[in-house]
Amino acid sequence: MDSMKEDGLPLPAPQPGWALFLDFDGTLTELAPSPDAVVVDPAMPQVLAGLLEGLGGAVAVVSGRSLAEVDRLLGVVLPGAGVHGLELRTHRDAEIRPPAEAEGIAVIASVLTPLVEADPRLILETKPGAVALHYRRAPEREKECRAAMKAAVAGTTGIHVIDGKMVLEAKPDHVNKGYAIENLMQVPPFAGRVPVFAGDDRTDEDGFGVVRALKGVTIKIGPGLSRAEYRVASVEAFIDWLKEVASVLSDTG
Ligand SMILES: O=P(O)(O)OC[C@H]1O[C@H](O[C@H]2O[C@H](CO)[C@@H](O)[C@H](O)[C@H]2O)[C@H](O)[C@@H](O)[C@@H]1O
Repeated sequence: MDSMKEDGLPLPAPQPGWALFLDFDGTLTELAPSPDAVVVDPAMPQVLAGLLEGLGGAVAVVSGRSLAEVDRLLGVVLPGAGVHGLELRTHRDAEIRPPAEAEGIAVIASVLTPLVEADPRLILETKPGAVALHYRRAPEREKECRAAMKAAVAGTTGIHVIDGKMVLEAKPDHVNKGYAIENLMQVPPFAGRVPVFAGDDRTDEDGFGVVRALKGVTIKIGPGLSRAEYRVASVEAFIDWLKEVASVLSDTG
C-alpha cells in the first residue's frame, strides 16, 4: 500500500498516451452548500471536447453522483462511472450499465427520511443503488447523522457506509472508484494507455491505489492526506491545467 502524504509533486507535462479519469465534485466544480447548487465553469464543455480530441476519446468521469446527474451538470456526455462505480458507461454513446438491485438501499432511505424531514438543512440524496445523507448545512449534527446512518445500515447485508465531504453514503460493498477505473481500462479507447486520475476526496483513494498499481499518474486536488503522487491546490488551478493540457495536445496532435 502506498503511503499517505499531505503534499505532492507539481502537475506533470501532458502526454498524448494518457487516459484521463476525472472526479466531478471538488475536481471539476467547486463544492457548494447542496448537490444542486454546484456551478460548472461555462468553458468546461469546450475544454472536455479539446481533451477528448487530444486523447483519442480517452476521457472519462468517475463520480459518486449518478451519470445522469453528471451529464446534466456537465452538459457533455463522457464515458465513465457513476455512483462510485455502480454505473458504468464504457463509450460516450453506450447505454449506462444499470446497477444490480441493491437490496436494502430503499430500506435505509426510508429509515433516514424522518431525520431529514425534521431538519430541512439535512439532505437525503437517493441515487441508483445508493443513498447519501448530507450534513454540510448542519455540521453540528454530524454525530447524530453518523449514528442514524449506522443504525439504518445495521441489519442490511452487502452495504457499507463511506465518508465523503460532509456526506455519509450507503453503497454496495463490491464497487469503488478503483474497480470502475480497472473496468474502463480494459476497453478501447482506454486500454493500453497510461491512466491519469484526479480527485479530491477520501472516496477517490481507491482510484489512486489502482492507478498507482498501473504505473499511472495520480493527482490530488486540495489539502488532506492522500496516496496521490501529484498535488494541486485548488479546483481553479486544476481547471487551468486541464485547459493547458487540451491546448498542448491540440498543438502536438
Ligand atoms: O465523486 P464525486 O464526483 O466527487 O462525488 C462525491 C459526492 O459529491 C456530491 O456531494 C459533495 O458535493 C456537494 C456539492 O458541492 C456538497 O454539497 C457535498 O457536501 C459534497 O459531499 C454529491 O452530492 C454526492 O452524491 C457524491 O457522492
